[in-house]
Amino acid sequence: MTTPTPGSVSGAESGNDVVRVTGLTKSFGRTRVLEDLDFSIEQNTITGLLGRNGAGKTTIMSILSGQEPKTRGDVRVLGAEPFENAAVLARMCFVRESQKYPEDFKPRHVLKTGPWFFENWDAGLAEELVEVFRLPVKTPIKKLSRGQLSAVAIIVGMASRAPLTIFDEPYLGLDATARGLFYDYLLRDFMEHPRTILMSTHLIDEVSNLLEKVIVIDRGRKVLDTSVEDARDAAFTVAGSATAIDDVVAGRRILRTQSLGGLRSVTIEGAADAALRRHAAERGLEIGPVGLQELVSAYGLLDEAPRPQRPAGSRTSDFEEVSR
Ligand SMILES: Nc1ncnc2c1ncn2[C@@H]1O[C@H](COP(=O)(O)OP(=O)(O)OP(=O)(O)O)[C@@H](O)[C@H]1O
Repeated sequence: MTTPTPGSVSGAESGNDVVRVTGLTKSFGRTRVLEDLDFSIEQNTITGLLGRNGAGKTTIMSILSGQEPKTRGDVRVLGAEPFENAAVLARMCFVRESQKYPEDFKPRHVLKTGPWFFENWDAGLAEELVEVFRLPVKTPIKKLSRGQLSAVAIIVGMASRAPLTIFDEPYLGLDATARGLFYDYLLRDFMEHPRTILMSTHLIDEVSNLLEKVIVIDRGRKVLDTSVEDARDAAFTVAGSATAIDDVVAGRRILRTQSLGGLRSVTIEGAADAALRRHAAERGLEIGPVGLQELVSAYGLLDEAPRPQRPAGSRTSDFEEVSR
């Protein structure tokens, strides 16, 4: 997608970074959940924060939004340390479906209080989204369905027009139609009112057209940090006979191997250069691209605990994982 020219958002870090994190480490008691993370997020971009369950995404977002203190490292958000920093927090919006609201609050109360917290609040957009998501604004929040709670969070996140908006898996409980509407509205509104958006998601294929950059976390460590465009060159697949593959990809880092009978498909880190392509063609192998979802999944699977072994002599007719 095209990156809008930086415009209405002010106060970013020098060099156009709205978020800059260096050596971020976080422990809960004796458990280390983030390990020496470095990353930055450029102004007026949409970045995906990806990774498997428990990777550390929510923890990162909580630290960026000042809700959780870091253990070590340097965290700069909109130019300053976010923890207990009212000036920074006033310029960001962190939304998640599990947001707590006062007892007996209804969506209409949330919409009414929006402008108290967000100076760029757009009441017209909020009303439009209420219609789009068919949100019952007079029903107590504690009685809303999970999808309706997500809709409340999405409406707040979008109508806030905050210079930094963080969405933590904003779609939980939303049906496919509602998710599609969310992505469409987000993209349209972002093009009209550029701002910096960070979104964690497991539905990577669904949002890949929206994202410009992805940061992939695995067990608290950064495993990939790339523009979506460059991600196309981050890995490729080679498929064909197992012996030919072993020969052609020797010395390359294999992210993932799948086998079916004598056939094999491997995901290789890096780009397929001309020599490898030639060698693969000579050996009758097929080279293919790796989608973003597949790429993240390949990284997430590294060093995964071994799957249960099949009993000796059993058929291996399914497409199954083998060695890494
Ligand atoms: N308050 C806490 N006390 C102890 N451990 C915690 C706490 N909060 C998070 N953790 C642990 O930190 C790790 C990272 O959790 P986090 O919620 O950041 O992961 P996540 O990537 O957002 O996962 P998911 O995709 O499932 O939402 C997990 O192992 C989790 O159990």
